[in-house]
Parts: sequence; structure tokens; C-alpha cells
Amino acid sequence: MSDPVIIKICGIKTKALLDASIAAGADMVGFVHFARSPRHVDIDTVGELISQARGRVESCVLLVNPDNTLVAQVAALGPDWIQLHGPETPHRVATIRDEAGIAIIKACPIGGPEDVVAVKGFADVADRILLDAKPPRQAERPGGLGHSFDWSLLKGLDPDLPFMLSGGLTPETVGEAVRSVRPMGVDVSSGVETAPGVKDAALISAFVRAVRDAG
Ligand SMILES: O=C(O)c1ccccc1NCC(=O)[C@H](O)[C@H](O)COP(=O)(O)O
Repeated sequence: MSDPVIIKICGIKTKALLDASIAAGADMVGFVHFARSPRHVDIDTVGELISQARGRVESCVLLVNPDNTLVAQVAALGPDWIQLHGPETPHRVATIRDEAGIAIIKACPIGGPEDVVAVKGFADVADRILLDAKPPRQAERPGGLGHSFDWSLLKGLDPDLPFMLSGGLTPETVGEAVRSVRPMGVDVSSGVETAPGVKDAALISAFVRAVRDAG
């Protein structure tokens, strides 16, 4: 039997929704620290949420092209993962992983076959890859936009690559995504919200149920 699909709920801002994600059966939760995001939480709140998650669910702090000071600040809070969701190069990802001593998820935007080729460059420097839709050029943030991408592009992907799928997943679409792409995990933000940055406990439950039914 294959391993259960890992479920990550990204963009949690409150203890109530952290508790709701755990109650629903999520495996990981993500906290976004990026000022232009409607899911942004300040560093003190990130620290409190990590403490509340510890031992109950894996925590992940999402950063965009962070400098060394921010990496050190976040690493000191003791999350299980740091997710790099910006234009970080493989060399920079390796440096951050060494400096932080924390497992790294590298988000890779997918818009065409060349982006799938570029994913290989992160295979040895990240602990996990997150495949996400490539944002439009004018987008004000590099992720969490609720956009999906053409999953058939992933046919050429190394089957041994530890990757999670994200980008516009919803309780309605995630079952088909799990069956057709067969990722090790799935990640959602917009698809379990009623408005940008406003998570909904019932949608989180529906998402988790849909993944478990498919897996
Ligand atoms: O959520 C944000 O606002 C955000 C800001 C900057 C970089 C990344 C961001 N989110 C990434 C995610 O929440 C997920 O990892 C993923 O992209 C899924 O997002 P969605 O398409 O909204 O489900």
C-alpha cells in the first residue's frame, strides 16, 4: 500500500484555524510571512503559532527571498520546515538550508516544459519540492493566487522526486489531482477560503476528506 498523501493547509493566521486544520486531519500547516500577502502574519504571531502546532502537526514558515537575518530569526522559532517561495537559486537554497539547519521546501513555479526541467536543479538542495502555478508577470505576490496549471506537463518529471502539488486546488478538484498526478502531498490556500486570507473550517474539512477519499 502507498503512503497516505501529505496534506498541507497554507496561510493559517489564527489558533482557531490551526486547531480546525488539526481536527480535520491535516499533516502540515503553513504560516506566510510576506507583507504583501493577505495571509501575512508577523514574526511574534508566527512564533506563537509554531508553539501551538508543536507535537500536533508539522509547521512550515513561508518566506519569499529572505535575507540571512530573517532566516536566522525564523529558524530560532523552531519550525519543522521553511518554504522558499521566491526566485531563490539552487545555491541560495543550499545556503539557507545550511544556515538555518531546518528542512526546506522549495516552491517551483510551473508554466511550461522549461520550468519542469528547472525543477531538477533543486533536487539535491531542497528536502521537498512544491510545484505551483507560475504567477502572471504583474502578480503582486508569487503564490497563493488560486491559479492551477496544466498537470500533464509533469509527465516528464523524475518519479523519485519528493514533490507536493499546489496551485488552485479545491475540495472539488483535489481528488482528481491526487489520482492523476500522484504527488506525495498536496498544498492548498485559496481553495479553503471564503475570501483572500479568510480560511473556512468546513472547507478545510471537505478538502482533507476529498484527499483521503482519493488516496
Ligand atoms: O499565500 C500567499 O499569499 C503567498 C504569498 C507569497 C508567496 C506564496 C504564497 N502562498 C503560497 C501558498 O499558499 C501555497 O503554497 C500554494 O501556492 C497554493 O496556493 P493556492 O493556489 O492559493 O491554493
